[in-house]
Amino acid sequence: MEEGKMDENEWGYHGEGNKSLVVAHAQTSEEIFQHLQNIVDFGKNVMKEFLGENYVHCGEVVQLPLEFVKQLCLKIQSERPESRCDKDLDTLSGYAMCLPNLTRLQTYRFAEHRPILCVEIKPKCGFIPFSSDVTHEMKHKVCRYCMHQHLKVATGKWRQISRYCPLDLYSGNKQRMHFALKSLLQEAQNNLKIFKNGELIYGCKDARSPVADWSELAHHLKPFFFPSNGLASGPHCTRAVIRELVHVITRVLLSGSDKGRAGTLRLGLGPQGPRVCEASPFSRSLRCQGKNTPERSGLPKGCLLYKTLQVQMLDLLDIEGLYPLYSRVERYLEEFPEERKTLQIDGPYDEAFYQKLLDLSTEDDGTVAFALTKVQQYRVAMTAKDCSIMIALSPCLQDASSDQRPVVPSSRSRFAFSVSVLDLDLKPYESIPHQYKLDGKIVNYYSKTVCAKDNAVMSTRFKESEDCTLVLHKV
Ligand SMILES: O=P(O)(O)O[C@@H]1[C@@H](OP(=O)(O)O)[C@H](OP(=O)(O)O)[C@H](O)[C@H](OP(=O)(O)O)[C@H]1OP(=O)(O)O
Ligand SMILES: Nc1ncnc2c1ncn2[C@@H]1O[C@H](COP(=O)(O)OP(=O)(O)OP(=O)(O)O)[C@@H](O)[C@H]1O
Repeated sequence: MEEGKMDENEWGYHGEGNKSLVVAHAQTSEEIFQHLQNIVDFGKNVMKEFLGENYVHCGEVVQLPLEFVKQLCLKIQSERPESRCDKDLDTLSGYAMCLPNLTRLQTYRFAEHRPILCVEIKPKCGFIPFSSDVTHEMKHKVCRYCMHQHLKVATGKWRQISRYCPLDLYSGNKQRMHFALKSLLQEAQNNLKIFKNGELIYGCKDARSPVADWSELAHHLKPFFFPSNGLASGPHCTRAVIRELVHVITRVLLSGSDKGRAGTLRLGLGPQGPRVCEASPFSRSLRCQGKNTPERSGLPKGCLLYKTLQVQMLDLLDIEGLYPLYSRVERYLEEFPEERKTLQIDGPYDEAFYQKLLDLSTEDDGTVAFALTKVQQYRVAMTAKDCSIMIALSPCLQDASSDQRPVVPSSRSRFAFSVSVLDLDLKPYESIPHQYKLDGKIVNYYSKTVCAKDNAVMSTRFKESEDCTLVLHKV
């Protein structure tokens, strides 16, 4: 063990069993500062470049009085979800990240006094792997999110399978996007949250959370979408309000407000792989009706979804093709551990790091350099597959024409809006073996249970569901 770690003050009790007592080494304040600074640098030098200046808010590292941090942690402890409470908060280093409150409008420098609605979406991976290294045929047909749903329900993470499919949201096809957003509203899981004036009014903590209540949500949203009319409450009103919300969010997601060229996407990866996921209820329904699959993605190039998808596609080889390259880097590091720094595994995430990410070649020349580039691209892609989009909406007056801010209309009102990305810390190098194992688990579980069951049902009778329209012809 490194001598630098032999300071008892940096060690703490971790747990114990019958025979062993476990102590763990805590990170030093300096290491924590560096870790946080790396997150800021990654946002600035990589994600801003890929996604655009307007969408990315990197924040800054700040130092706080230890007593303040301690008291704050105590104060908020009871509000934390039970499933997260095993994670200790860092109350010792005094370092934290300071970010703007992204539930507020980001296009306005002054405090906003108007009511604000914010919809947070964690869209997850929007494409089906196109890599020839994929060995499981199922991965070419069904997207990872839809497959993973079944494992999540089986392990009790969530109560029921969501009808949301990321490929529908990323399709650029309005009908499919509406379906995806409605599905998210029906089964939010950790993919959708709604805030009103910064306070969470809709979302799901865990599998035990109460079932979503659309009429309560509509009650909150009605003043935003129908400000001056006395739309009666009831199911009709609920449907009208939800429809307005879904339409406005779709419009915002398709808008490309990032006009300033600072922060230009330099990837230009063309659409690859299947455009629909066979498990999506939307495409199943189309298939049942004998209709063709919808047109290929119509996402405008300036919009955040398009840019996010491009960054996700930096995962060119899929985890199956990437894992052997990771092992190559690992073997090299075992032999030359001091090289970890030169290879920039833990940063710095600077301009040089960014430039290397632009090499999209998949020709393996057997070098560590090639393997490293693919590993770093994979980490960036995984980050984009797990980030969230915050859409802030604030009603604005009909005649606010002098206002430079982007505005989205709904049937009975107009909103100033801003779009931001959240959770952009680079996924750790160490998570790659976990990703590899998890991938196998997800596909095997889906193939063995769901797919086998589906085939059995389909072979004995036509499967009829509410998504499926059977058109019977006269004979
Ligand atoms: O692997 P996934 O797709 O389940 O994603 C994890 C997320 O689960 P989800 O599928 O969104 O419910 C997971 O979300 P939750 O903590 O379950 O809400 C995390 O975002 C996790 O990231 P990290 O390991 O904390 O950096 C995510 O892990 P990464 O794979 O992105 O590292
Ligand atoms: N700057 C912000 N403004 C408003 N809300 C925020 C901000 N940062 C985080 N949040 C809220 O806190 C939640 C958790 O934040 P974040 O996703 O960054 O944490 P994480 O630990 O990285 O999560 P994950 O489990 O997805 O990896 C977000 O989903 C969002 O609702």
